[in-house]
Amino acid sequence: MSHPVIELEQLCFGWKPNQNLLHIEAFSVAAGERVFLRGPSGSGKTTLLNLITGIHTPVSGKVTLTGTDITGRSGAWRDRFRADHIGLIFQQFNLLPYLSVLDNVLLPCRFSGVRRQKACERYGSPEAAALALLSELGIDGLLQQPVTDLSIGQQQRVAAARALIGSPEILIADEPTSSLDSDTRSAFIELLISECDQNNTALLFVSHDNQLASHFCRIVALDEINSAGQAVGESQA
Ligand SMILES: Nc1ncnc2c1ncn2[C@@H]1O[C@H](COP(=O)(O)OP(=O)(O)OP(=O)(O)O)[C@@H](O)[C@H]1O
Repeated sequence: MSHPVIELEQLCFGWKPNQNLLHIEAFSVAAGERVFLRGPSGSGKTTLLNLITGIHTPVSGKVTLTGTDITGRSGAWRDRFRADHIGLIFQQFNLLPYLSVLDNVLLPCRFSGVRRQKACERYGSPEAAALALLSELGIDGLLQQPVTDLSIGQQQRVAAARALIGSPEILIADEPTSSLDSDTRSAFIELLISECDQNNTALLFVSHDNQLASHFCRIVALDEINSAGQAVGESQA
């Protein structure tokens, strides 16, 4: 079994005092593993991803990424760590509209020396890495286009290239296929998985769409690992 790149221990989080939304005793994702995380709307999937990436801090418990405990570190430290080790793809892609396709993809290499170095080691330069990724994703003809001129499917592939550049150990995708039709959706997931396999990147993928689950090594229902909801239910019963 590969070493874990995401480890949660006794993780508790709530938006209000004494009301836990999440209580996860233990959860881990191994290097290169592909995990599909599902759960009903409002169950806490995005909140959990934000705890894993250090955007939120837990009330208690521990988050360890690539062997480093990120709990208790400053916001600036967590921002730096995230930029170095995690690729993120959001539901709305979060591309910068005033930048070209190429400049959007290069952003992680501007923020992270680690990502820039890895891109250089593998491809010679960040620009060559961006070009190679965009070519594999089938959109290398659009390099200088403003992202606002792209279709939804093209924007999503730009977001994927941006998340993958500089080979982060962890890729987190939050409902990245919700604006796509079913053919484009499957093609996109296959591309994403192929890119992750080449780099041994762990993929934690959140979706409502159970049809996508067959692409993944492991399917996790949030309710199975989260005991906070059960505790609330028991106390209310
Ligand atoms: N910033 C916030 N302040 C207070 N409550 C919040 C905040 N963000 C989310 N919540 C609440 O936390 C709960 C979980 O929200 P979250 O977005 O994590 O769920 P989700 O499973 O990702 O939902 P969806 O599948 O609809 O995206 C919801 O009840 C939501 O209203």
